[in-house]
Amino acid sequence: MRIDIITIFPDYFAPLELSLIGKARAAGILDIRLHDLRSWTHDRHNTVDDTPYGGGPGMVMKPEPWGEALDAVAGAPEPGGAAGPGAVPRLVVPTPSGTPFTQERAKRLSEEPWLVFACGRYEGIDSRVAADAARRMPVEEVSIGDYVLAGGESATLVIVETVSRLLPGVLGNAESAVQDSFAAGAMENLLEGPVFTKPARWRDLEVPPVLLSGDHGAVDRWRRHEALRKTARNRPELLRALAEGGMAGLDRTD
Ligand SMILES: OB(O)c1ccc2cc[nH]c2c1
Repeated sequence: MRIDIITIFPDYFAPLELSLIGKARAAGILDIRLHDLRSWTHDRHNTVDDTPYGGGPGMVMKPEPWGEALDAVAGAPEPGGAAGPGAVPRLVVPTPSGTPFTQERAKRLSEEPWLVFACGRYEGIDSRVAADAARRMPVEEVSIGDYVLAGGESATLVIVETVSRLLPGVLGNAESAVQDSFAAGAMENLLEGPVFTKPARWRDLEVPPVLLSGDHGAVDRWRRHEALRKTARNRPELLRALAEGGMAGLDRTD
């Protein structure tokens, strides 16, 4: 997968050099490219923002730099690149006014060959930028939650990490993704229950004996029960979705 990130703060993405994503980039599984939006400005101050039409507080990101940046970045991919010949990227625009980012959406995005992220700042990006981009590529406005960050960079880090860990070869144990909270299948609409490792007793706290029993069926049933308890306590509305799904998740042990 190729991922392009357009931002006025490229250094914000230093964490993408680390850990699983850093290893995946080194292995060629991920081709992540950072682009400074100011590279597409032409004035001496590298201006990327201006006052909003209609008045109001703050500044809005100007359309011209974004238009030129997306033309340059999201145009025809180079021959032999990760995106493949003739590929068209999906433009992802993090914004509080977007549609919710979920594990299911992460899975769908992980199946795309090429994603371009537009990281807004200030009061956001001139709305014509997404409208113009939509003439030549799919555009998704994505919200990572009902709160407001100072810009799209943190949201892009969240989305890139969530999507990247689902790519084949990124997680050491592909099974981990299957057991994640919210993962499609047995964990859909369920939160992951408690996890334990050695020692079996720590500060007079014991690991639940079933986990030491070697009875895999009993362990699976215990884990499902604990997932249901955690979900009922922390996210009861998810149980309603589980019930509406015909209780399919309750009797699954896969
Ligand atoms: O909360 B967010 O996901 C978010 C995304 C983009 C911008 C741009 C300016 N503030 C933002 C907030």
